[in-house]
Amino acid sequence: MSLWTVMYSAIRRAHILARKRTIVQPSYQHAAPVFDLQRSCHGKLYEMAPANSSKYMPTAKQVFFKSVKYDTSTSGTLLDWQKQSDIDKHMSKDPCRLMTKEPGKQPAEDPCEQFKRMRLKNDPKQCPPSGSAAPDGGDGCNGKDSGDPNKSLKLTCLLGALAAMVAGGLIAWFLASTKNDDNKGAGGGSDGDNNSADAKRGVSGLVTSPDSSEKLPKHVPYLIIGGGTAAFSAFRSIKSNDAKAKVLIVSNEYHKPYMRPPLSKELWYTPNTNEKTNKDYRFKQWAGSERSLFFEPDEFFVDPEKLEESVNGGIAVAQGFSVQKVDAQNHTVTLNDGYKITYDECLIATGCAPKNLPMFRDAAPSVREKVMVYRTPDDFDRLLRYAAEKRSITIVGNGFIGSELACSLAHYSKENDGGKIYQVFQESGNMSKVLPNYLSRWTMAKMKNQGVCVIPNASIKSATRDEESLKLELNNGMTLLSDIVVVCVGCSPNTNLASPSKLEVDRTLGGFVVNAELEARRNLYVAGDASCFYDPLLGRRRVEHHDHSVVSGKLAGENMTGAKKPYVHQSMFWSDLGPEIGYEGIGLADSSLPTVGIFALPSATDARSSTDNLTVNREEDDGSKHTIIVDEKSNSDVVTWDDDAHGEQPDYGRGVIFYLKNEKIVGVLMWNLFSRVGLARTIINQNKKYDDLNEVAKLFEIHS
Ligand SMILES: Cc1cc2nc3c(=O)[nH]c(=O)nc-3n(C[C@H](O)[C@H](O)[C@H](O)COP(=O)(O)OP(=O)(O)OC[C@H]3O[C@@H](n4cnc5c(N)ncnc54)[C@H](O)[C@@H]3O)c2cc1C
Repeated sequence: MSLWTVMYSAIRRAHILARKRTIVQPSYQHAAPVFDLQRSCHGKLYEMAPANSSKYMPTAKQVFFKSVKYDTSTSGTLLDWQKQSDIDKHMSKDPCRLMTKEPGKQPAEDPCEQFKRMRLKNDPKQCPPSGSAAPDGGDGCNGKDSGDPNKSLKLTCLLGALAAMVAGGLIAWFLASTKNDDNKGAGGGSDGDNNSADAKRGVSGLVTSPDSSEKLPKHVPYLIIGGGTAAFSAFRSIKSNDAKAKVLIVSNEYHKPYMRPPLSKELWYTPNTNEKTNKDYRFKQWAGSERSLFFEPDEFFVDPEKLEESVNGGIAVAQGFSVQKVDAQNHTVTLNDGYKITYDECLIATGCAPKNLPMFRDAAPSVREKVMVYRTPDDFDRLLRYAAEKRSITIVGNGFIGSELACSLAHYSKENDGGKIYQVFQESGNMSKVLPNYLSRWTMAKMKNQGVCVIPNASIKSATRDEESLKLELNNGMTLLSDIVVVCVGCSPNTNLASPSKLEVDRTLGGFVVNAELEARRNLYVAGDASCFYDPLLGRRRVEHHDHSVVSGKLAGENMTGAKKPYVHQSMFWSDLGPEIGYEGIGLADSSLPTVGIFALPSATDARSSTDNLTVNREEDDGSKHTIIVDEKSNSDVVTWDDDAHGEQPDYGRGVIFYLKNEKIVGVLMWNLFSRVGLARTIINQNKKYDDLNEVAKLFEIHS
């Protein structure tokens, strides 16, 4: 295993141990100083009270196993069933509290309306809500005919104004589309027109390194397309098998290789995060130590112009260039400016690019400039600026990045007395593609508890611009005023290269089709998010996770140096949603599969008081089937319950969820349960039917 992989694993492990300690130990405040950061971010729950006050110092048991009761007597949305748990009362105010609809009572005023009113009060230039305001704050508000007799003068003025507006619009369009394409490019997006993106980059002042492709070597033994995690992992692996290897990375980003996970998590929890002073993107790891987002400092890399003559080899990064075509037959890549480089071995590690929604992509420039996607340090900088200015931010999407970011922003906002954080999505709960419905809704309640105003079952019908912000009309009748919208609706593999290079893309999953050795063609490999590989156990797959990019990059690197090994490793993934939720998963964690979730309650007494020991096998509207089991600490019997029938459900504090296909375990999710990935991997690899999943769950020691 390479040094940085070991390092990252150690970091992750430290994080896990720190988290485990914080979560499991009630008296975490006595934890060693190494867990200080853990305390300040994950331990935020406890900051409500002075250090040695017992009044508001809930034990871990109280925090993690307190039952949240949902009122299922009224139907429908989050607003109907989200009632404040005791935890809420102690910890934070409900960010959507004003929207809560008590049975029999009129709903209180929508906070968005309040917000809107405040805005209008503060900004007399804006149109009245019912008026026919021009969305971009133009003449719509004040443009009534004044009855001026000097019509020709007025006409001249009008024409002049019109011409100015058209010219202004064109300039704004040009700038906005430049920004947009930069975003795409920087986000790894090769789905745009690379040539025009490059031309616009030139205009916006981003310079390539080296300044001309002519300065790049004409031939390299190892060439890697893309400068992300898989690329860097491959370099490490090549280097450990071929000590003097000369590796050239061609990246369309303007950064050296870096890791992405802290962008939506740790960076937001690092005190004094300031883009001006933090150009290295240093962040505090959960375990307390500090590091940079970049895998290695600049000095680690060889100047691309000097790679050929470097006696000991090394890695050089050509920044700001994109590869447009690979000629696998002739071992040649062509860059966006037509420059050609030949190689002995080549790896495609182009990752994926965040998707946008058509309604934003096709919107007017004034709207588009208030909409962003999120994948790069530049995106972080931009969002941080908004957050620091206490702006209101709307996240669209309920997946990993959207949910993590919403939590992190809510945390940042709380710490800095910042703006409102909304999360809008069509589904009924957070992370619904991964979490069974009951857990997804539970998680949503926790997110709300952390200060995110979560708006489920909603989509954005229209977005218009007023002077300062975007007015978002939702299909549920709500209106949000937001200073920026962050679209987090998944990403698409960067496969633009495929067609000119005559490489196959998987029609269903996307990504370059590769064999088990990660080869698309001879001497041409694909790793990371962009690869669609054959998993001998679970079939053809494409995985968008850090560990997969590390492991597949490593294997590709080995194979590029002659190993010819198949990819059989089950990679893992993880996510952290604020202080109370962290999980790790492996295999097919797909909520449309039948699941069995086994959760720990701390004692029989707690279980009985909160659940009445009943039922449950659930069948969701989408047809997916989920069994929920509460395993009491006594271990004697297993209790289940029906939350629909009893209007109650327990606190899914900690547990394990098995995902089943043909009755075999194909995926495992460890919920607030860490350091068990190896065990889960072994179970999946056994590829067999288990008669009693409770017995399997016992191996996970969910009570420890
Ligand atoms: C904010 C965020 C948080 C995340 N958190 C987690 C997490 O907690 N856990 C987890 O498991 N995973 C997480 N992920 C996912 C993980 O980071 C990715 O799976 C991983 O980065 C993929 O690595 P990659 O090398 O395949 O692609 P990337 O890291 O995307 O790198 C691909 C590179 O190729 C470049 N490129 C694309 N096309 C071309 C071209 N034609 N020519 C030259 N260069 C090109 C791109 O610009 C990019 O630099 C997160 C992702 C994001 C964005």
